[in-house]
Amino acid sequence: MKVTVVGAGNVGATCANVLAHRDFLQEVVLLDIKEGTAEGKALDSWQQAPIDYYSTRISGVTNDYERTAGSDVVVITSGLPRKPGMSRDDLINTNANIVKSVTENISQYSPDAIIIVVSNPLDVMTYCAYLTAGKDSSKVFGMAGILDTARYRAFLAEEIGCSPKDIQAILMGGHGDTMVPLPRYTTVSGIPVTELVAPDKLEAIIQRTKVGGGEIVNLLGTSAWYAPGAAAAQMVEAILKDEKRIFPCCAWLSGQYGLKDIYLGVPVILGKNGIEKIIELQLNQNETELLKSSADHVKEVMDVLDNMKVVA
Ligand SMILES: NC(=O)c1ccc[n+]([C@@H]2O[C@H](COP(=O)([O-])OP(=O)(O)OC[C@H]3O[C@@H](n4cnc5c(N)ncnc54)[C@H](O)[C@@H]3O)[C@@H](O)[C@H]2O)c1
Ligand SMILES: O=C(O)C[C@H](O)C(=O)O
Repeated sequence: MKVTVVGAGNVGATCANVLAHRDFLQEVVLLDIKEGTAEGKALDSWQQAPIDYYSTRISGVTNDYERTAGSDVVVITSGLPRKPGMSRDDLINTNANIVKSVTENISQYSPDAIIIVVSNPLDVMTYCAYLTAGKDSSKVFGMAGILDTARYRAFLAEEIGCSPKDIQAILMGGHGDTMVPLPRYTTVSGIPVTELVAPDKLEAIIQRTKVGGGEIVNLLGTSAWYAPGAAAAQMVEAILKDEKRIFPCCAWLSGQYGLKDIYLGVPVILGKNGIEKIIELQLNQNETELLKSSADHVKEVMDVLDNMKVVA
């Protein structure tokens, strides 16, 4: 099995490195437009193999899409990250053109590949890749929900004083400050989270999760990469091992949750066919309203992309 990661920056290189460590792929190709970057990071990762005991062959190329031919999954991380003071939506002008041209190239050499988009603004860049690739939406989707849910789970584990492994949670909506963490669907080894965390503490954790990306941008001057890279790798693994894992992913909705023609974070089953099912939860009125307002925001940014006419 072969995976290409486009963009050998912070997120892409981390994703490729995590994939190599999982040791279930024959080949990972890292591609970047910047001369030498992908080659250098791939070589460094390959030299880690004898230390960490993996056999996955990881190599890097500068914009040579022929070397990505026949990939089963392609992860798109190419594009600018935001800086302090910016919103993810501010990246649309630059990143739409990058995501479009990358999708055209990977579609030429790996027409059957499943595409996972990571570049921001996530929901709209996934839409951009979908329009460009012209393939079924079950094969083009985005990574954000695993990351956002991981942040929520990490904060909860810290508050409760338990292992993050024991927090199960789901979070929906767009990958922005309107995302919708769902305490009603959050448990700690089967115990409802509301039995372990006081309402004011839970609300503070929800608010911190919504701006979790920005918290890291303010600390680093650029955005996160360890958790995002690992989250994208987890999606690749679920697909190529046909694990049927349930994750929140950015998926194309065609009537689910009363929403259509929009990419939005929802729980899905991931397997060898990509998104094999979108799970429809019975949301209450408040949750439905929050999801609708998140969808309204994503739709506005999708309209910006449509008006830019980047994708004919
Ligand atoms: N979905 C999420 O949850 C999530 C999480 C973290 C970051 N992101 C986004 O992922 C993207 C990458 O973040 P990063 O921190 O890795 O940035 P980075 O600047 O470290 O890396 C981006 C890489 O993309 C490359 N690139 C630019 N144009 C290219 C092209 N046309 N073809 C190939 N490569 C190209 C650059 O040379 C650079 O190496 C950003 O848009 C960021 O906002 C999304
Ligand atoms: O916050 C960002 O801009 C990057 C990413 O979307 C994140 O949530 O870490």
